[in-house]
Amino acid sequence: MADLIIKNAYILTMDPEAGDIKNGVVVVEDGKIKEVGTSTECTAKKVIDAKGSVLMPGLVNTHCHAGMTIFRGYADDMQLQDWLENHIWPAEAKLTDDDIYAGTRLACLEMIRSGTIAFADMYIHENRVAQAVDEAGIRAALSYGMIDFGDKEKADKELEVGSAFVKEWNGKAGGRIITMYGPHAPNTCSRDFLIRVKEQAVRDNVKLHIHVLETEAELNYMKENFGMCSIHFLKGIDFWGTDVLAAHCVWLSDGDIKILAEYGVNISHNPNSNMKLASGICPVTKLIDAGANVCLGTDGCASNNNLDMFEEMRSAALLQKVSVMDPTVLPARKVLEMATVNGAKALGINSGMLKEGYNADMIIIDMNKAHLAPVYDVASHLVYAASGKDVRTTIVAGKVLMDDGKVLSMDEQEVIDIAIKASKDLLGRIGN
Ligand SMILES: C[C@H]1O[C@@H](n2cnc3c(O)ncnc32)[C@H](O)[C@@H]1O
Ligand SMILES: [Zn+2]
Repeated sequence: MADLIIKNAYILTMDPEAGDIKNGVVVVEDGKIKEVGTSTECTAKKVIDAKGSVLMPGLVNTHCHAGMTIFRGYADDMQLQDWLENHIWPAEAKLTDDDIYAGTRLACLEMIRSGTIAFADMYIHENRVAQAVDEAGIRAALSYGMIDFGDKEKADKELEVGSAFVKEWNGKAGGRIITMYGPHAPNTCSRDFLIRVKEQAVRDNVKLHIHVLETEAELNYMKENFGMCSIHFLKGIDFWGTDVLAAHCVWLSDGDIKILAEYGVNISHNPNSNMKLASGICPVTKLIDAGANVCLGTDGCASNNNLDMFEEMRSAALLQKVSVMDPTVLPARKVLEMATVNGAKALGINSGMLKEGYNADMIIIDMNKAHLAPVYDVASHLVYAASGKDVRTTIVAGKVLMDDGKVLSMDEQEVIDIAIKASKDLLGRIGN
């Protein structure tokens, strides 16, 4: 007997060979997709009737600082440098590991509710992030965010913590947790340190997650200090490869785009964070045309201020169209690909498509809503009209984490209450 059958769904498989399937069936066994089609001989322990709904691969958030959910609305409407150096970093210095656990649980809850099945994270006290992910049932690629600011002693310590985290958590939670190395950015990490981190990542056979050219200030800093931009600088130290997830990549020249595509770098586009912090616009269309793997992320909750990947899809499409003044660029299907197939590829997980043998990581979207009627094109509605609030069911590794609007893997009210209490205590410690 199978574990789960979902029937009568409009299935957006994201598998180019299968396409969309009307009145489809998906069969799940041992956390994997066993069958995708229009009928099945199987019986299952649980059957979900998805009539009037869309079944699709869950969304992959490729750049997040989940613990920062505790800072939602804490410091808005500021320049990035001022926001980070004068508000966020001083507040982070007062965070306890319990705060980060509370913030990450809240993030997991929000992501499960809004249809995200996996996220890439870079933050501090990452062992508590891992604990929260393990308990919530979501999937994640976690990294300890490392900064050395050119201090050799700090570099040694940071690498030790990052490395211990990789050793402790890689492949844990039944394989739902994978780890990465997370050097913060080329303008906060020294050249020497970046070389050491890359070498360690290669030795440990894990990927790297880094902020790159988010701001013009970083571009200017790199030019002044190294006579070149971050893309050429990282090329010069053999950093680039298919094992790198580079967040933002806003300030790119045409030559930079060629390098990123040539090395198979995964680029996490974060449109809402980039708009809120007025960082600029990532040249997504040019990157895709050059053959780069571009995926989507929310960034942390202090610069977004939510983790809804549906909003990210809509913003990505709209921002690109207006930036190149061409409404034909980044059509809905392409954006869905970025949020599913491309995101899964960036994290190296076997998700992002509904196909036999893939992880049973999927979501059901209720289409019986005023703002989703009538339906001419399902993909259009998912990108331009839907939001995370329309997700009714979220399944990760075959386990139903949210069933018809009810979150099963966590006590929702408790998670919210504890996060609110942690934020109040934190404010007391910060002295605001
Ligand atoms: C891991 C560290 O990264 C910090 N951070 C969060 N958001 C951003 C951003 O948009 N750019 C650069 N750094 C960011 C976070 O506060 C942690 O200190
Ligand atoms: Zn970030």
